[in-house]
Amino acid sequence: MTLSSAPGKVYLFGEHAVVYGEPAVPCAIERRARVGVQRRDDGKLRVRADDLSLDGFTVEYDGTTEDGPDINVSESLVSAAMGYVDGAIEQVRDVTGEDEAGFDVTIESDIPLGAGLGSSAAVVVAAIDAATRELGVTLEAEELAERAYQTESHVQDGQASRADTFCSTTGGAVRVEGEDCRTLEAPDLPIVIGFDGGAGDTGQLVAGVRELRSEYDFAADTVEAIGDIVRNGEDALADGDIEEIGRLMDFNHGLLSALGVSSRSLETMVWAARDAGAYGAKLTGAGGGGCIVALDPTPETETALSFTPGCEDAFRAELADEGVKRLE
Ligand SMILES: Nc1ncnc2c1ncn2[C@@H]1O[C@H](COP(=O)(O)OP(=O)(O)OP(=O)(O)O)[C@@H](O)[C@H]1O
Ligand SMILES: C[C@@](O)(CCO)CC(=O)[O-]
Ligand SMILES: [Mg+2]
Repeated sequence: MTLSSAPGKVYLFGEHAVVYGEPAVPCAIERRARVGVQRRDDGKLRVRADDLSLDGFTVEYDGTTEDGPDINVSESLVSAAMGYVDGAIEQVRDVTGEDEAGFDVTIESDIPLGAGLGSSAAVVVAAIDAATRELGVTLEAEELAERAYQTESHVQDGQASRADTFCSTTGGAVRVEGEDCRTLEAPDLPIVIGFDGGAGDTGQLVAGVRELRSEYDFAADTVEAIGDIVRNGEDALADGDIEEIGRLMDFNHGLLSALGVSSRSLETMVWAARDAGAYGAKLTGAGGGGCIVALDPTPETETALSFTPGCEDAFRAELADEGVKRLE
């Protein structure tokens, strides 16, 4: 068995706009997906993902046939899980040249699904890394990130950025603009996360912004304005100016809200954090529901969020310096 883990992330600035070539700054956090992979001789792919439903489920199918998995759990659950894992294994077969390789894949994750903390990227990065190593191939970070990006892009109908997958591969704070991906020096940030227990559909939310952007010039301008916020945010990060970082996060949230990717519970949590004295607060990731990220070195924001109706969980997150980890 070969085991790899990869971290989730929060966006300080720039989600959605990054899909259209603006820069973005995500930061990896110490919440991980762990993927264990064992080669199978029969060419089949068997996936066990306990976090996908209360009871967990197992799918087994012959990846070489058109029939897909033969099991009786809801189809949306299966297609959601299989889209990423299947895509990751396709990349593994392609990069190793082992077209017929089969695997038992086991996924465990501390990252809530579809909540803006990059669970999909973490699962894909860890899966590609573990499965290639299981076949005796260790990918360089650059190749791993690129293969993971190809997988996400495929599932998101070609509308994805390299931000989540690069960040999950390398860890730390990163800056992504189109194909240009680099690591940033970042101060130690007092990150607090609020989670409403819900999720948003990344593909659908990205498609919504795309439509607005083509319908209204001012929506296209809004996307560009997010890019300006990110460029200012990079200076604030370099200066370690946390007040300015917070102010820019607030502004970024307002523009994401204008683009229609916020929700009532995300707004409620953002305002609870601001009222509690956070430097700034915004939704993170695709939105629609899920998580907000706030900056507050005091316990006030976490406490306020834990008493906020609609907030199911509030917790602090440490920056993850390490991206993919090769565990076994
Ligand atoms: N523990 C897991 N086991 C299996 N599949 C998972 C797991 N976690 C995430 N996934 C896959 O990732 C999908 C969620 O990805 P999606 O991009 O919608 O949200 P996210 O990555 O959590 O948030 P965002 O992209 O906004 O940061 C799930 O539907 C599932 O297919
Ligand atoms: C919404 C988005 O910008 C981030 C999702 O975590 C989509 C992407 O970058 O692929
Ligand atoms: Mg995702």
